[in-house]
Amino acid sequence: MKIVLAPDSYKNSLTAKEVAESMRRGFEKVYPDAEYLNVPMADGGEGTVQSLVDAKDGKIVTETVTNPLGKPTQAHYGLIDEDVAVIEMAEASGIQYINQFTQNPYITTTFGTGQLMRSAIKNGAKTIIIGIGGSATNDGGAGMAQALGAHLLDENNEELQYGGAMLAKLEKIDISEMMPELKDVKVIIASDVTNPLTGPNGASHVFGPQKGASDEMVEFLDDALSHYARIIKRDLQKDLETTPGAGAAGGLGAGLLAFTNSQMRSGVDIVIDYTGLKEKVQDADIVVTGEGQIDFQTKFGKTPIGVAKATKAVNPKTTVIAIAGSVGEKISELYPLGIDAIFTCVPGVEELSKAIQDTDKNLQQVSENIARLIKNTK
Ligand SMILES: O=C(O)[C@H](O)CO
Repeated sequence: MKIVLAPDSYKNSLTAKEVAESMRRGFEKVYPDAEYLNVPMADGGEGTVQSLVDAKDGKIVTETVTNPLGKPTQAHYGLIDEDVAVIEMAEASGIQYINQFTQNPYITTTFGTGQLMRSAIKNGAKTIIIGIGGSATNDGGAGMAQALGAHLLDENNEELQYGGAMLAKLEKIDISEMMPELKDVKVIIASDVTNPLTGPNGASHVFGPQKGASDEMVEFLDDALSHYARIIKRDLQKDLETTPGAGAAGGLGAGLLAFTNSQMRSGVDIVIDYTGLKEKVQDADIVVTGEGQIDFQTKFGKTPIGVAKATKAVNPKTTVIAIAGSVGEKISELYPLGIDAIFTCVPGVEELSKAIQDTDKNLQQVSENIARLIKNTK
């Protein structure tokens, strides 16, 4: 019997590697002699760096970079397979850096994300996987581009200062001094949303308010991003304003597409490829996946669905089980997509903090019970 444990992390509780280990310990009580394979997973969001580093035995690199408010901070990224870097933009430019007193998308910058990319390239990265979303920024990735050496110039040929509002002053883009190594680097973008750069569904209108933009600021920022897109089209010959995902992370999606050799892909598919999940589940009898919360939204590219689809594609007979900390609405929508059964590991009504604290124990318990049921019905 071969059992593959391929969960995502449980937010604020266990890493994906730890979740896989807890599940495995539960199954081992019933099937001590089975062949087990732990494959920590992620979908491009929080935890992607840690999961890929764990899955590939990579290393974490720490850098001092500029946070969205222009202050120094420590941020991490991963290096795997010698020349592949894994970055979560939120590490350097995420919404956790701002609060109700400091939030101001006119000035917040993605400069720190560009510094992480620069460091990764200096460390030999030829491919950068970058998860984008959860940002404090609305600068269209302008800061990221500047950190990589692009010049964004105003009418006096002066470099633009940080922030989304400054884009209104952009007159010219000069990429002649961007890092020369960049042209040999492939950037794979895992975006958390498919919104366009501008308009009613764009970065400023949909995500600006959560970063502190008032109605007036939203309009100004949206116009500024439109202007930025026009200059990009003229100077870099890339037409990105309506591209799906260009509006992710305050337009960092557009910035990456404009300034780097990049493509957008589903985050979980990227992780499936890099972990070789399909080969690993080919001869599996049972695949166990999971995430802190599972509900109908899981079908929009979250880890459990990615794992289920990948498994059924190579072996339709394999049983795919998902275990969640909490199970929400309309999970029946997930069954036709490849998840055979969904369980929650929380034993009863209790405080969230207690459930989080007991995740390891609870996961072992539910995993053991699932294994018992399988053994009994074989
Ligand atoms: O960062 C943001 O703006 C949102 O997470 C959408 O990408």
